[in-house]
Amino acid sequence: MKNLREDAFRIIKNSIDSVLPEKAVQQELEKMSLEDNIHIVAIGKAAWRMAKSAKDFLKDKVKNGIVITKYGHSQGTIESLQIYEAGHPIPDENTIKSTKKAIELVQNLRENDVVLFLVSGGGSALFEIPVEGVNLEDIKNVTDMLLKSGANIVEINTVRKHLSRVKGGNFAKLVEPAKIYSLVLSDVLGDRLDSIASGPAYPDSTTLEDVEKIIKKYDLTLSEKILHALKNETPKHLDNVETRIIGSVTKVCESAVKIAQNLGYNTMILTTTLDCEAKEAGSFLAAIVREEKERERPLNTPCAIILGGETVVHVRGKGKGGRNQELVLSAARGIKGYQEVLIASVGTDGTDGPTDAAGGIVDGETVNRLQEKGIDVEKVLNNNDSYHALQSVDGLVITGPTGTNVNDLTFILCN
Ligand SMILES: Nc1ncnc2c1ncn2[C@@H]1O[C@H](COP(=O)(O)OP(=O)(O)OP(=O)(O)O)[C@@H](O)[C@H]1O
Ligand SMILES: O=C(O)[C@H](O)CO
Ligand SMILES: [Mg+2]
Repeated sequence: MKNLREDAFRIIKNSIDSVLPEKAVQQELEKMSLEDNIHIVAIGKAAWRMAKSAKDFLKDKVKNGIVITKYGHSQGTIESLQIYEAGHPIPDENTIKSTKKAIELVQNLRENDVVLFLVSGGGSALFEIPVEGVNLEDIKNVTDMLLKSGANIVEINTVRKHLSRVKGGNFAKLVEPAKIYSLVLSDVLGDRLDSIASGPAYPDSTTLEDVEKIIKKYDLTLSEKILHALKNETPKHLDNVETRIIGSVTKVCESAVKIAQNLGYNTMILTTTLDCEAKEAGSFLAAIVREEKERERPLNTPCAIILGGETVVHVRGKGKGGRNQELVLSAARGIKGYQEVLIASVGTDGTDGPTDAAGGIVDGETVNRLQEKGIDVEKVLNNNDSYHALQSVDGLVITGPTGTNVNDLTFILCN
C-alpha cells in the first residue's frame, strides 16, 4: 500500500536538495578539473553560496574573487574573496561600485587565467555598469518602468542588455584573453542562457530591433538620452566562454522523476514551462487526474506526472496566498471524491508568494474537509486566500527558505 503523502514530501525534499547550489557547483567542478589561476566572479541571489562552495572545493587554486549578492544574502567572509551586497530588484550605487571592482579584477588577466563565473537569478540588478551617456538614475528609472510594464523577463532583459557595458555578453569581452567558465543556476523558464541575469558571458540572441519592438509593445516612454544610448549592438559570438547549467526547473523535474521511479511510480514529465494562470493550471491538472482515475491514461497507475514552471496570479482579492497554493486549491475542486490521488505544487525557493509556505498539497478529500469547516472554495479563490484555507486542512507545504531558486515544481501522484 502506498502512502502518497509521505512519498510527495520525499519527492519535494529530495528534488530540491538536488539543485542546492553547494552540491551542484561541486559536482560540476569535479568534472571540470580546473588548473590554478582561478578568479571567481559570482553574481545573483545564490552568489554567496555558489562562491563558498567553489572556494571550499578549489581551495588555493583560487587566486582571488568577488561576490555580488542582494542585501541580506551573504553569510560572512570567504577567504581571498571580496563580498559585496547591492540593490535588488532595482540596482543602486553599490551595484555600480561592486561591478567596477569585478571589472578591475578581470581586466588585466592573461590567456592562462580562468574566470569562474557563478551566475544566479537576480544578477541583472546586481551587476551593472551603464553604457556611455546613461547614469545610475536612468537605469533605475528604466528598470522600474520595465518591471511595472507587464513585460516578461526575457523582454525586460532585452532592453537592459542594450544599455549595459557588462550584460548581453559584454562582460566576456572585458575578460578577454582569459577564459570564462560559467556555472548557471537558471530561474528563467526554458533556460535561455542569454536571459538569465541578462547573460553577461553569453552571446546575445536579441537585437536593437527587438528593443524597439518591446518599447512599442509596452508603450514605454523613454527619455531622449536613453533612446540615444540605445545604439550599441551586443556581442553575438564569444570565443572565450564555456557555459553549464547546474540547476534549473528542468533538473528539479528530472530529479523528481528519478525519486518517484525509485518509489515505484510510473513517471512522465508533462512540461517544464508551465506558465499560465495558476487557477487554470489547477483545473487542467484535475482533468488529468480524472483521466487517470477513469481510464488509467496517460500512464498506468501507480503514477507520478511531473510539471515544472511558474504560473501567474493576477491578485484581485485581499487574502493571503501564493501561485502554488492557489494552483492546488483550484485543482482540489476537480478531484473531489477521488481516492488515492494527490496534487502538490511548491516554489523551489521555499517561499510561495508573501507567505511562509513553499506551496500546497491537496487530495480528493480536501474540498469535503473545507466544506465541513464552512469554507467555500470559490470564495477563497476569488479572494486569493488559499493560504488560510489550506492551513485549516493541513494542506500547506512548509520547507523554510531552501537556499536555491529555480522556479516551481508541481506533480500528481495517483495510485
Ligand atoms: N494572495 C495571493 N494569492 C496568490 N498569489 C499571490 C498572492 N499575493 C501575491 N501572489 C503572487 O506571488 C508572487 C510573488 O511570489 P514570490 O515572492 O514567490 O515570487 P518569485 O517569482 O518566486 O520571486 P523570486 O524570483 O524573487 O523568488 C506575485 O507575483 C503574485 O502573483
Ligand atoms: O536577474 C535576472 O535577470 C532574473 O532573475 C532572471 O535571471
Ligand atoms: Mg519565490
